Amino acid sequence: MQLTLVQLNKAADALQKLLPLEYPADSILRRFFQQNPKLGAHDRAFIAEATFGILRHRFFLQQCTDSAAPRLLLLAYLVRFHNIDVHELKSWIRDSEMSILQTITATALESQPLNVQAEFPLWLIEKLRCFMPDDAILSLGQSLQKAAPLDLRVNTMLAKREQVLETLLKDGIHAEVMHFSPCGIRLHSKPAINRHPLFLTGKIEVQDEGSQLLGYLLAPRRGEMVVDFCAGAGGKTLLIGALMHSKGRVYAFDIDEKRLNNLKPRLKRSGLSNVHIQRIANENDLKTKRLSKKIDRVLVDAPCSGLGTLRRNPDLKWRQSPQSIKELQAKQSSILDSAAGLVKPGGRLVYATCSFLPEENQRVIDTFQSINADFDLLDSSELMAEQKIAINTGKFLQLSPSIHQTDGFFAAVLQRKVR
Ligand SMILES: C[S@@+](CC[C@H](N)C(=O)[O-])C[C@H]1O[C@@H](n2cnc3c(N)ncnc32)[C@H](O)[C@@H]1O
Repeated sequence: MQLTLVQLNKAADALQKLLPLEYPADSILRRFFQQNPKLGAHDRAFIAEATFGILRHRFFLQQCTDSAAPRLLLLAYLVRFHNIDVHELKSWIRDSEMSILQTITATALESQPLNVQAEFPLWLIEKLRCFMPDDAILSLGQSLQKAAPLDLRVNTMLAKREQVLETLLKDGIHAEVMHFSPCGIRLHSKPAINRHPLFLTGKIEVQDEGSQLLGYLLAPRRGEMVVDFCAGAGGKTLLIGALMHSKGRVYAFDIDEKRLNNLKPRLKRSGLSNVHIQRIANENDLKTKRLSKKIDRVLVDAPCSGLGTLRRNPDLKWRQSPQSIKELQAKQSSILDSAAGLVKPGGRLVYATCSFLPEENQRVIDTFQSINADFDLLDSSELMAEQKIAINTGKFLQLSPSIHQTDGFFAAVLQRKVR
């Protein structure tokens, strides 16, 4: 499709608003579209693709243009990553811009320093170098520069995966069953799936494959009492409820009313009747204490840096810092401690993040184990094998977009001892 001057100017405006990155990029973009209601679907798609593409390649673009100016970054992105011929832009750009753009296609990525090639800030490279060789950092960084695929979870309460796949294919939506998740389907394109009848009738939900696997690690059974301690908008709550065949009870806790409200319409569509939504003030809320040692399975999908989701949220690189990671770690430990108090003897506790940093993962588990002798660490790979999912990442589940083509989830499984 031919690029228009309106698209170019509007994308530069959007980028100007976005780049201070004081707020999440997707919410700034949503606001920009609300303020520019005359933009058509193609214009919006172009602006979203270009602005997120720039965030994915920002270090490289800044290095090559020696500039942080939104317009120049946009032009450089279009020429280098969007297959736009520099001559196509000729009548809209200045001579000085033209000469910069002419060099950009010739710049070899391999000649750049590691942080530019991997598209990671220096503080993150420093942290990763403590436990990863440079080639692994590079392949992780490069896998996170790609846009994530559109992953679906089939609501097995309402439909079978084969039927859903057949319907999608019949409707011309190219899709395949997932490699690991038994209820997952991966699409090869990004149709407006939230308008599809399968979505509107609750038969499918959008959910990354890695996120789906956490439900299988928790492995809740029919009739059990389960707590999803940080339920948010309920991506995992709904899977948990379906795995329990809507029998027993799932408590969906969160401190964020808005997120829990977003769970409500999804819950309605899902056909589940075993989910109980409860806003809590904080992890020590007395409402949680009445469930002390009564719960069979507890999931802590902890608030985290989200660095494992950079494919979807590339802005997080600039919205996180060594200081925020430190603060998150303290919060994660505190939530895990409180959530553990709900687990009954023999019960299971799954701690998860979508981060690949040991500070948010193994360190939190080490601290927990050093003060909770009452829990054993189970082997995630064995538990996955019990679910007939062949994924072996050792004791901890550690998913990586470069290896598993999922978001970068981490999970540890603990079990309270039976005395
Ligand atoms: C990673 S998100 C959860 C995503 C959700 N489980 C899903 O699958 O869609 C982390 C959640 O933790 C919540 N949270 C933050 N602090 C909390 C606390 N002290 N107790 C419970 N939830 C908390 C946040 O509001 C956020 O919704």
